[in-house]
Amino acid sequence: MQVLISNWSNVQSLPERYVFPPDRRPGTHEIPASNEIPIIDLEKIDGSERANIIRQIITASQDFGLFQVINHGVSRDLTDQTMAVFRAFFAAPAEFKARFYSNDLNSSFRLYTSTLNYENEEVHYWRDNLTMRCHPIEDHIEHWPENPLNYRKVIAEYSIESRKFLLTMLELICDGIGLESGYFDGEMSKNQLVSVNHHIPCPDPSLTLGMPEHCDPNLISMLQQGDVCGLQALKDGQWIGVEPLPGAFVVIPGLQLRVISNGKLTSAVHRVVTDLKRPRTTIGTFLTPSNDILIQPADGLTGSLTPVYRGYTYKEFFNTFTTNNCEAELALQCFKL
Ligand SMILES: O=C(O)CCC(=O)C(=O)O
Ligand SMILES: [Fe+2]
Repeated sequence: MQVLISNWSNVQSLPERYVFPPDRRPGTHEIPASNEIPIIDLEKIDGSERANIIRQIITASQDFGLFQVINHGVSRDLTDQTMAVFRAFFAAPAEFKARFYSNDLNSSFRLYTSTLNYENEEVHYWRDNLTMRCHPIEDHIEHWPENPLNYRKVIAEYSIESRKFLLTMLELICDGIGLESGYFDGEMSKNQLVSVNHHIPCPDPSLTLGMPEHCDPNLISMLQQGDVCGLQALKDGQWIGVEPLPGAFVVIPGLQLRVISNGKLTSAVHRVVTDLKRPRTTIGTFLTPSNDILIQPADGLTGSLTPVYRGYTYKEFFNTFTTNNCEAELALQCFKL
């Protein structure tokens, strides 16, 4: 269990196994948080601004493949409580956390460090992660921790509210790309994961990463960033910092949205850098299709021409994605027509 970085204290220098080769290091060049990333305000979504807001979401999904959302309807009280529960979990004694250590992709609750390939990887990422399945809640909740004492109650509520939020985003996207209402309901968005990253302060952020450069393979992701910078998105070949806006959610259309929209929407390449002084905890929520449903460019897309991807099951996509080292472009290439 000493492998979990959340069990370490007073780390004075970066252990060798976390030092990336020079060409993969983030380096010392400072990347400030940028105000270029679109911010979508949902306050007036049920009124006359709806069409305008949908347009902004589609433009942001085309140009950046990542945006922030404010006035999203999930209460600040709930997002704060959720963050407090996860921080308390990572601060818990090593013996308590040891019960949850697992790298089984199918488990309802698993805690691990770096990646699921920790034993074989050459360099480790500076992060611990807990991933929990949360839909439907009754299938999973008994595998969640009972400590902190309010864990199950708070996280169940957060799972429900974050799912509602993501389904609303999907419905707005659906409308914006010309699909019939409900296209993303049911099997398309059946599975839900909450994935929490925790990074302790890092003695040398220039040499290591909290998460590799990647695209999210799922349908859609949201992220509650907390208040410490670290998330960076690649735009026109440059990394830009995603500012931690108090109370906002970062939304990232996943690779499945790229395929279903026939390439109209994009999914940002992003990575996580570490912080010298402050611990960072972030809460991701992902919706993914069920394993056997057919994913393909949708009929009826606005302005769409010939499909550029063939149909596949999500299971097939996910296998291809992992065998291609989680490299989005390589995986997508296998499905190009
Ligand atoms: O922790 C973050 O800021 C980003 C997390 C992320 O990209 C992911 O979990 O896929
Ligand atoms: Fe991600």
